[in-house]
Amino acid sequence: MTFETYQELIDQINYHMDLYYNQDKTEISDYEYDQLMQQLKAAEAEHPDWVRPDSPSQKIGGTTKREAGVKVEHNVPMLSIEDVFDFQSVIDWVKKVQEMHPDAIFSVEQKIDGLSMTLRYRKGRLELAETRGDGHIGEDVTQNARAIPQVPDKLPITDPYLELRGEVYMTRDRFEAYNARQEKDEKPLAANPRNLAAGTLRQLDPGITAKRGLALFIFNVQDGEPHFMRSQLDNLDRLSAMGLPVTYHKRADNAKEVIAAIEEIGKMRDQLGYDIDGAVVKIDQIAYRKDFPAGAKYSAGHIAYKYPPEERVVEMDQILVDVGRTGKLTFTGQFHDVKTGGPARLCGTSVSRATLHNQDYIRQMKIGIGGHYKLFKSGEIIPKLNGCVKEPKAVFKAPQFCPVCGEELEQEEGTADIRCVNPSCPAQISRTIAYFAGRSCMDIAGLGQTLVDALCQEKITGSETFYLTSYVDIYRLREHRDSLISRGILGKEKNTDKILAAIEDSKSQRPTRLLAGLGIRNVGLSTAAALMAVYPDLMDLMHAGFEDLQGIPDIGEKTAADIVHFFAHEDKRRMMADFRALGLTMRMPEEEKTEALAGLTIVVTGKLPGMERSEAKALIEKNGGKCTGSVSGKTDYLLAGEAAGSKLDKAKSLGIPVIDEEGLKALIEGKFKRE
Ligand SMILES: NC(=O)c1ccc[n+]([C@@H]2O[C@H](COP(=O)([O-])OP(=O)(O)OC[C@H]3O[C@@H](n4cnc5c(N)ncnc54)[C@H](O)[C@@H]3O)[C@@H](O)[C@H]2O)c1
Ligand SMILES: [Zn+2]
Repeated sequence: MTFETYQELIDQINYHMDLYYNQDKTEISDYEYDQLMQQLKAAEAEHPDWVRPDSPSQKIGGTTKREAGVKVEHNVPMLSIEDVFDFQSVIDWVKKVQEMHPDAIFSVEQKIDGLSMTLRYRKGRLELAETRGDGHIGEDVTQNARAIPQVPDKLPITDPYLELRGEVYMTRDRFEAYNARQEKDEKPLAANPRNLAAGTLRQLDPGITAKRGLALFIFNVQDGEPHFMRSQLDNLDRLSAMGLPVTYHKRADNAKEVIAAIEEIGKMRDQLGYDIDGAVVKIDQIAYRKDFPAGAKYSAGHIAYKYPPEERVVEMDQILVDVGRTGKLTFTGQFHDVKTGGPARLCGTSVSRATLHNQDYIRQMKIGIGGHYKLFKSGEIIPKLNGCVKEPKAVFKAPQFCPVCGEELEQEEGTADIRCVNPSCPAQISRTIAYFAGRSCMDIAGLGQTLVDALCQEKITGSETFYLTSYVDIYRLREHRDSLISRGILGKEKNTDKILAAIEDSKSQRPTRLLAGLGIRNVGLSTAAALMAVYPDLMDLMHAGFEDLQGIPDIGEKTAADIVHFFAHEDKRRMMADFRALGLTMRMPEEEKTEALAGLTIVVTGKLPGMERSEAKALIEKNGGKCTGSVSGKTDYLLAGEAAGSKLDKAKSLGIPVIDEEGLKALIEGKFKRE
């Protein structure tokens, strides 16, 4: 590995650490993350002079957030555990320990996949609950901890001081119930129980913690009277006798028993109501642990065995064919778990479907009814098939005719995609309308795919036409209020009025959203923003020529051609005129030019909550500031949104002030003092 690749690896790991520990999110699976860490450690073992104090191999967890509660310094550091990935490493470690201490025994425990919390008890009373943070400073989450039923306020002891450490987690049932509620409310879903548990413990309102439901397993005594500082197994027994929920554990006297216990815990994995990500092996005799240090980041006398990623074998029951928004055929496999007969349980969720992509994939993977396939979750989020283990009698063949409108399908040249090109195919109409009304475009609350489907299928009372045949019809729905209510298509009177009001409200959305909603190929929100920075009025954009469009920064030849092609149609021009006549905002609001940011150089990074990056850049330039692409000593501010990666790290290391969207606005309005 070169020094450059090493540094890139550090950036990559830091990016995932920040997501995981600070934002309670993940983009890659733990397995993939662990492999990056292994690469890093191997490189550092080979080149010890490369290691910087801020390398991920030296850092514990994340940083503390002020929003999640005041910072507290830990009495005993909350460390990580050194990972091992094969049995031989476990055996070697156990033998090394018993060579020095022949009477050493071990506690083999479930490694619960949640987040660590320390509880301080004084005279048996709960005094403080804290998260791990960076291992030395964490967040005070006492109020939220009290909302966890298994955290006792009072213990049946009078010891002057007892400090416990445990894992806060969410059961799979609670997690699924949460996601079902989110789905119903059309809100974002949580990726896995760990992320949701972490987000829940670290937010401010204990009412939310109580409602979502967290649980706890205690796994260590961190500090206390001498009788608590001798044996791990005794401690767990004693805590259990006090009514505390202690983590599942087994005593093991030698390497063979340690491996047997790890295997036993591994077999329990699917049946548990919660996720585990490994087994922890600890020396039982606490006094011996200091003889087996593992570096500043890791607990002495502990190792963690990581199980290989979860995988199930499923049998294909059905292949569902659907037509997407652009007419593209999509294939979804529906299956059951060969072992249990029900949905496959993977990483804490039930899975019975996975996308089959396209014909090429189906052919390569030998997909067909009755075939058996390995299933895993990529990034613990998206279910994916991973190889055929028993071939079906026949590989699935895509239909020749559109399953919705019956027209002959076309094979798209140069790709494996099949499309329905019938412009009036009902499947495409209802999907394009739902996309237009959806969150990333006009954002009309309550008007989801199901209602749009209904409105596309039902004819207006006393008429020959449907409620919805195009985007424009959305804004004419209010003319049919009475017939909608009497037929209950949008619900009763109250809900109908609510949706009609949301439709009216959407008329004042920024025109970039309207443009992105039209479904012009390659024109999403950020392209729309780039276009409207030059053509602030949609009616002008509609008449722009190919040459003009191609001259706009970020607009390629293909996109320019698609735009011209789209607006060349007479019916598209009529639609735009209708939008204007119905009162939709077609012109970008005037933003005054100022000199508020004159002389300042600002770098924009990450995903901003309220605007596209290109809009932020335009705003900065409009106010006399300068935007550059990379952080350096000349940068005055970093405007950072969500998932800001290496630029944020760099700004922090150079001491450059970091602001958010609000900060930028304050700066423009002169409310923010310049440094
Ligand atoms: N997917 C990602 O992007 C990503 C990013 C960062 C970290 N991670 C994952 O996080 C983990 C590493 O981070 P870490 O340092 O937080 O954990 P770790 O693997 O070092 O393990 C230590 C933690 O295990 C927990 N634990 C659960 N049961 C325990 C028991 N019985 N005894 C002792 N401890 C127990 C404790 O909270 C403790 O903090 C890895 O699993 C890694 O894959 C994933
Ligand atoms: Zn069709």
